[in-house]
Amino acid sequence: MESGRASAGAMEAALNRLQKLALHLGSEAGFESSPLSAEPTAARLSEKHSQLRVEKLQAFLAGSYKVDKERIYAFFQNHPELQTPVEISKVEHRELAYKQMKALVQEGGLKPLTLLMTDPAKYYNVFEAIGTVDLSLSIKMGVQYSLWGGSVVNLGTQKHKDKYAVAIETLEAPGCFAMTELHHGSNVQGVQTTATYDIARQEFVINTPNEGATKWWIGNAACHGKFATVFARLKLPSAKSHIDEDMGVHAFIVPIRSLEDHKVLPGVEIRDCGYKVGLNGVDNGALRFRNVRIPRENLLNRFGDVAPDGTYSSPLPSASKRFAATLGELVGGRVGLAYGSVAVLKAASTIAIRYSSVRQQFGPPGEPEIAILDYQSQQLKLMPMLASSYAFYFAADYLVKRYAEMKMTHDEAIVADVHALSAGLKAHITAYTAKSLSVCREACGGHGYAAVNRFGALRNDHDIFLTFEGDNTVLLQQVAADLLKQYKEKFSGGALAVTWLYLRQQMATYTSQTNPVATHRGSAEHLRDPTFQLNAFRYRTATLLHTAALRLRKHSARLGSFQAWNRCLNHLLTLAESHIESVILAKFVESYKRCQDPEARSALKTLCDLYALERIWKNIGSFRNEDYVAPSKAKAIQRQVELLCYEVRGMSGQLVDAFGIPDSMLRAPIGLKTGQYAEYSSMIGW
Ligand SMILES: Cc1cc2nc3c(=O)[nH]c(=O)nc-3n(C[C@H](O)[C@H](O)[C@H](O)COP(=O)(O)OP(=O)(O)OC[C@H]3O[C@@H](n4cnc5c(N)ncnc54)[C@H](O)[C@@H]3O)c2cc1C
Repeated sequence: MESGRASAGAMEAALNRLQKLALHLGSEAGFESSPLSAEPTAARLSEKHSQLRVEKLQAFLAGSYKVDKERIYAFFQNHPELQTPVEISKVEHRELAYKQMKALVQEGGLKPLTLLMTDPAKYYNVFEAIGTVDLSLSIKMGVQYSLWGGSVVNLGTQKHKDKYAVAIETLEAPGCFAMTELHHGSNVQGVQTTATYDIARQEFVINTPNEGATKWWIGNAACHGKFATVFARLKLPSAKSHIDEDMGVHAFIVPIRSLEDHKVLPGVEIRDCGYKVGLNGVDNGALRFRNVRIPRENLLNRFGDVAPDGTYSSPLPSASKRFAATLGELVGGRVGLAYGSVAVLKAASTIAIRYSSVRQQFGPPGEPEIAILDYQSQQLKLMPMLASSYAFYFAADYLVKRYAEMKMTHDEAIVADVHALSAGLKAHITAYTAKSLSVCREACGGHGYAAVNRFGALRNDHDIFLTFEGDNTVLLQQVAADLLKQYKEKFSGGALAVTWLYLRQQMATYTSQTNPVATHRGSAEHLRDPTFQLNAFRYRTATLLHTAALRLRKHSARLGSFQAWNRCLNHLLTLAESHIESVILAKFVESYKRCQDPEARSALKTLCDLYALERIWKNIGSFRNEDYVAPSKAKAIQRQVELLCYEVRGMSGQLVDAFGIPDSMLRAPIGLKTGQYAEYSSMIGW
């Protein structure tokens, strides 16, 4: 009894405190009672963005690359024979992709390799436009220019540029990037192909020592490639032993087909990797080498060289540093995939949103049917996706600019930043886009399933973005490892990479952030304040980082570092995602603040609020577990997400128009600006 009375008293006191807190919060937000009672009316919301002008927003998004993209669109509009049809065989698709690439370069005057070397931001924008034509085309071109071309210019030295750059640009020298093997994909250091130096003839001898060392999935290999950058273990004769010394993985230029008659060269065997789930315009092949001799000059020798007498030299002190530098130079492909994935997301959300605002099903009794986009469920599927498209676009744009800066300066801190940022953004964006493609298909009902409406092809073609240029799960671990390294080494006052700076401040204050007033505040003003949003994202990351470090230390003592890492893997992946979301939000906030046009800025701010609050809502469990958000605040966040979806729905037409994808490129009849049903019917001959 006694204890019952005591707990009743405690309950009453707690209720009193809560009442006081509610009054405080209400008056702070200017409300009489609950924060939710200030719900804006439908009329107020639709009025709010009525002045939004598509061209202003589009100009802000496209920046200085609008003209470059429009040139690509115009080229394909003028060449309808080069558009990829809906139904096409593997053989025809491969030939068409090659023809499209040749036409762009030889007729359209595009110079992708020059752009990659001199103006990477423009290169990625041009490739975004090319991806809207056909993802097979952009990947085929990515293999030729980012991978084959990029490996030659970034891992080679001037003599390689002089010899190959022009031929790569003009497609006289189509080539491959042969890193992956049958037995080794993510673990590049495990590749088995060998390049043994023969001092007498000053040549490297390339061999596939076993079946598992077969180069696999190599783009451009099955049909069109004449050269390959082959990643192989460099073997040098040893003075001390009769066994060659293994100097680790290096890159070599290996001719695979004759320049004259395109026949496969002696010692090289090529097979077709066959029909794939998507991207069938790209000719992926498998390669084996039997005593293929190449001149000493064919070693791409920027980070390690072999003198005629077999002496090894390198500007870098260790094999691990050389390996890191080599892979570091290859991040360009990853940057391109992050950027290209945003483009796919923009196209898919454009189709789904346009169709959803035209499609009508059901309505109030006796009244006209309503657009499916007016259903709250449809808004909750598509509006956060639209907000994410914008969020990712600004983050990927930042990444591209950082990458360009890295290429200009070769600054070590920027190199490290771009490496982790590209890994994180590539993994996060491609995973989100892959899921969204299925959501879009479903949101468009049965008509979303018609191949002509493109979700199927986009989904199949994009799916592998999760795996190539680094498997997403592996990449996120690199982000987590980098965060932990910075946590360990530099929190005591050393310099942090600029993208990481927020963490030091957050780590210092994160334990003091759960004060009872802040955790209960639920007014729209507070929830839509970027300071609250950024603090919440960063608090989560800082907490995850701190606890990951503690757990790793605890488990390492008993299990060793490899097993301890595995024990904490899920935690580490969540940490990496959380950090990347913090970076994305910060870039979104910076971007809308930069926008000069007031209506466009206000629309972007609304999208950013939706992006932030929806992500907090999706992770509400972790905020509740830490008592960062009280139950009443969690409810207010959920309600705010619904309201923001409603608000964004009102301007969603303008928001997708601002992506500036012409109907002739989007092609899906249900995603056209006007006349969707008529165009759709005409596709089946009516
Ligand atoms: C269409 C296509 C085109 C390609 N083009 C090229 C090309 O032109 N040149 C080229 O060299 N390669 C190319 N690749 C190969 C591609 O880069 C590899 O597929 C990729 O690196 C992943 O390697 P993997 O397939 O061996 O997967 P694996 O490394 O075997 O991964 C399989 C699974 O294991 C998991 N896993 C692996 N390691 C870990 C770990 N440490 N922790 C947790 N989970 C882990 C992964 O998350 C994944 O789910 C291409 C592949 C495809 C399908």
